[in-house]
Amino acid sequence: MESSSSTSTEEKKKPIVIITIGMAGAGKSTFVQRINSHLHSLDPPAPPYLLNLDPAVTHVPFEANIDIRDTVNYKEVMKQYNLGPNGGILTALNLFTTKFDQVLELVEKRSETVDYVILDTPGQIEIFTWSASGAIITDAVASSFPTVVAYIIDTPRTTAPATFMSNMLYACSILYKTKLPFILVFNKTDVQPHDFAVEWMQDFEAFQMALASHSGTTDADGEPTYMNSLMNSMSLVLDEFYKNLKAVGVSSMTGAGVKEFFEAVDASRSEYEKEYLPELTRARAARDQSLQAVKEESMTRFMKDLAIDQIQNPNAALRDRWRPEDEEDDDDDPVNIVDRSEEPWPGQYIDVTQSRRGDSESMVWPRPG
Ligand SMILES: Nc1nc2c(ncn2[C@@H]2O[C@H](COP(=O)(O)OP(=O)(O)OP(=O)(O)O)[C@@H](O)[C@H]2O)c(=O)[nH]1
Repeated sequence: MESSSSTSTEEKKKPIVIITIGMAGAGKSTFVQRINSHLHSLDPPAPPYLLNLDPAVTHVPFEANIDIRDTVNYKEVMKQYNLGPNGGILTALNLFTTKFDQVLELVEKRSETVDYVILDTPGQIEIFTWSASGAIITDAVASSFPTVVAYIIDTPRTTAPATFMSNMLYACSILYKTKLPFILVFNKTDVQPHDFAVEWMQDFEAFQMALASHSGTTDADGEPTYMNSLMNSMSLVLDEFYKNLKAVGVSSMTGAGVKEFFEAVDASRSEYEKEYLPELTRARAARDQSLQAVKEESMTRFMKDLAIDQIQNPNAALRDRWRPEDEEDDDDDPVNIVDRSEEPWPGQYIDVTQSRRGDSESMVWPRPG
């Protein structure tokens, strides 16, 4: 693995961003802490840059450089917007995302000294994977840095073929949504080794046999149930999906498999450069082109309307002059995202943080409209 000091003479590679995603309780935070301590234990140590994006977590087992909880108090958000817990978490993430450019700037500032940037996402997986803010954050980091998704799976709870299939379908949907290099991390292998999963992924007949022998897959007449038939067909579809994936078994408890995980991460860098980046460049060029076409069309229409207007109403047209002094300064109030590891610390909090820390002042975030 490459450390920051080994590249002093050549140009330093950009850090690689690891986005950890997984069902509640799969072990995301414990995993992040495990890979964090692995990087600290290297010789020389290569401490990563850590971001906690879960506003509702009560305890984070690692010292995050940027913590969403310093910027948004999700309980206050629930009160102010009259929301339940999930709505509160989602809105907190949305508010934080409006300032994500500041987060990227802080990460950019560290890109000379760190090799890995790690994002821990909210416990409720869909809040990140199926929200606009999750997509914005993912796109923003992936367009600035090599990025890989680490999908954490609770291995002991995935041994039933139906649960395994559901988990794989979910992973598949995230892969096709983000199109980023993707690593399946079978966590908790100290409790349940992940060999069964590897076998099912490599040999769909083995999966079908497991499915057939699992209780509840045949009806009273011994015929396969609807669920069984559905999963049988799905396993054929997923076969293609497995080819695009790397899978590693890890125990965040003991540290087993962490080295293999980083090998998979490092291999993902070239995948990102060869596949994701050209696609991103192509999509950007296409978008710029269509935006330019729309702009040109609007401008032509506007100029035509203006010409007609000037002919119909020459006196008003003479008075209609732009005066820069009438322009209002509509810059948003800055919200300073805090990097906990930067000096001086503490003391750079924004108001919302002060209210989180027990101040009775209420937090006022802009509302739409
Ligand atoms: N035995 C074992 N337990 C683990 C492992 N990784 C995590 N756990 C346990 O699994 C539970 C959930 O771990 P978390 O790290 O809180 O999981 P999470 O995915 O961050 O959970 P959310 O906060 O809901 O997002 C905790 O009790 C951990 O101690 C592991 O590798 N082996």
